[in-house]
Amino acid sequence: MVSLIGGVTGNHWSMDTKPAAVSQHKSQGDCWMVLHGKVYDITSFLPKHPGGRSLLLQNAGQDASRAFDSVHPPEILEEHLAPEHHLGNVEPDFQSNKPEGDGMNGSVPGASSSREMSALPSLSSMLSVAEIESYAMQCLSPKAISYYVSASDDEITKAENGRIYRTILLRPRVFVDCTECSLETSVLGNKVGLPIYVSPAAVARLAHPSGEAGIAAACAKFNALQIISKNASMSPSAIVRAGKPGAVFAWQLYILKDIAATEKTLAQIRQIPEIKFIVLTLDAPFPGKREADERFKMAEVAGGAPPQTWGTESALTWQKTLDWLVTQTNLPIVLKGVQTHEDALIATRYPAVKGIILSNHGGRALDTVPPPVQVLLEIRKFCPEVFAKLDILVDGGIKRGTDVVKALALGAKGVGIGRAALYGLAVGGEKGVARVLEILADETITAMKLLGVKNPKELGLRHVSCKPLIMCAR
Ligand SMILES: Cc1cc2nc3c(=O)[nH]c(=O)nc-3n(C[C@H](O)[C@H](O)[C@H](O)COP(=O)(O)O)c2cc1C
Repeated sequence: MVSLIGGVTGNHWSMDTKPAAVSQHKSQGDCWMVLHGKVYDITSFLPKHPGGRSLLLQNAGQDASRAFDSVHPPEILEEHLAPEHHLGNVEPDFQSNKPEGDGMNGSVPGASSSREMSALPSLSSMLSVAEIESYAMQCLSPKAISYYVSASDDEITKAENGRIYRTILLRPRVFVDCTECSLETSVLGNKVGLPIYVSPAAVARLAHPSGEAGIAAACAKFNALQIISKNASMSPSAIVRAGKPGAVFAWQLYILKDIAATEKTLAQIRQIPEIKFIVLTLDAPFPGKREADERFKMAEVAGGAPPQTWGTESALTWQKTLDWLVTQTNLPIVLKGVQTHEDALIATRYPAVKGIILSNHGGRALDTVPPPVQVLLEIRKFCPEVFAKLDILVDGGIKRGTDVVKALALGAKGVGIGRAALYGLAVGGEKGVARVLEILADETITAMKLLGVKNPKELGLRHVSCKPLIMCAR
């Protein structure tokens, strides 16, 4: 990061006030930063930054646009900084560290570079999600690897999410004409081309400069649903623009302690008709203990990173929160991070809630919780009426078409991929994500044909054998 020494112009200085150089304001008690040609006083925001104040102080007194762009959309400034924090604008030649390109192809600190990507074999020669993951490890930065791959504590839940699919066996039927087989289905009444969707995942631009827009463009090719993260590194409107035509979106919400900021964002979402439902994430009221990520941050911030501020509201409750949310949106609500059959049943009592996502955040929240598939089995056993009332989606550990087929056979309407999409993005931007979706779609259709099933809606309990799981759900 280059230190800035130019002058400042803007509304907040009178003509006879000689502005001090931005680079002089870089302490905890007096902190300025240049972002996209504008100078901000971020002193009061330092203790509120979810990534910790040290990361901001590292970039204090400088043009931090590139570092900022790799993790945040520009709109987030308005969400968190009042107009009076904008001190003025820098002279054009002052922006020594502005972002390159149009954001789709420009370089982003920490993202895979085109040089690293060109050293990889062709995407068409990558045959499985696991193979794409291994190539992603070659081209992602250490920062991105520690953030994307990590899970909480001993990563038991993360491992179990994938392992459980290996314990479920399939039951193919013979003499079924499956010449014609389709993956089309619907999620909350929205027609989609695949029963596979991309789960919300923060800061996709760490994987590739095209970020969430690259994911959107890939999803559009398959008419697949993309759930946009509240912590996306691009604005929801920019992501949605990249998906046209034919793309279906949902938007994931974290309710922040700063409720006014949350309401402001929800108002922006109301202006985007392509967003068909709101996904409220509930499994992370506090951050999980992801040691790989913490270790990286300790190395990045000299002297060790202080504990993070977690901006997410931890005082959410069924009635109060859902009563508030329906005043902010007319869209259907989906609750993400449901981890017990009891909560699945309670969700059916709230008319605005039209779906749930059984998820443990890819093992990134509480460790040693059961995989979503086991919760699906609990629901089948203890409150099967939930299936008739809500669309149930699941995510976590999906790497094969047979995993998709098993989750659908157990009652899921759709199956989300989190890391797999990020790894695809790392190895090939939009084309890499499209390759991940293509592999999973082809594998799913192959599995369905071999099972004797013509479309996702035909899949049912009779297609799986999972006695041991049903025992453990008792
Ligand atoms: C790097 C990363 C960032 C994530 N960010 C979010 C997020 O912002 N909001 C959210 O609801 N879930 C988030 N998740 C969880 C995913 O939506 C999803 O539940 C999980 O990745 C599924 O597991 P999988 O990675 O094994 O497919 C994130 C997951 C990862 C790996």
